[in-house]
Amino acid sequence: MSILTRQPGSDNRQKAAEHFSVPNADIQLWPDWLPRSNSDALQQQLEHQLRWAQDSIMMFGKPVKIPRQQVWMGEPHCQYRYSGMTFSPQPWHPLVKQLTEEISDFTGYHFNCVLLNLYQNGQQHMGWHADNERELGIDPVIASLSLGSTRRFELKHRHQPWQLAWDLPSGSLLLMAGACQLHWLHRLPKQSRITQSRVNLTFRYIAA
Ligand SMILES: O=C(O)CCC(=O)C(=O)O
Ligand SMILES: [Fe+2]
Repeated sequence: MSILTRQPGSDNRQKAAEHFSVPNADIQLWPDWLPRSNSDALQQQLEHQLRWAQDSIMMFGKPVKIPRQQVWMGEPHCQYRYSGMTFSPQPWHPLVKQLTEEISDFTGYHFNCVLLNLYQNGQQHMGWHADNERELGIDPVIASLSLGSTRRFELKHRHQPWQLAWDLPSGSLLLMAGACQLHWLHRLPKQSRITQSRVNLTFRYIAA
């Protein structure tokens, strides 16, 4: 039985989803997919046990450090290329593997790799982007689990003046599906007043 995500007598399958009918995207949010005590414990373990790195990406031909730390993890074939860099996956940490299986099971979408991000405080962030790398295929489905301090998550349409935002609490699960990555960009903006850390896991699928 799962040590972290399923408590005796509770089943996170029963939890209510908030379904957003957003043009050109299919977005679902389970604000309390994990109970708070579990998500906080999980954050502590991942923060302390993983090999986090503040990697660099190429910008205008120069390497620039990303404003957060990350770990790329998954099946051995899951090479991941973005912003001019190629990342080979770290082998599964048992908790991350377990979460991947549970989230695949829960959502009905298969995931085999995970990008983990560690934001030490509200200064650390992620800029506008879409998770549309070629290896993710057409209309990739991305599941995003948030642990730790609540941070704002924003979406903006590429061609319309439409913007959406959610505050993602610890233990929330967000699913981006449909043509979301084709038509929308997303980001995690700076929130300077936040002093506590947050770990986020985005579950993805890369075909062998
Ligand atoms: O930290 C977040 O909530 C966003 C992460 C994200 O967009 C990504 O890993 O691609
Ligand atoms: Fe993303």
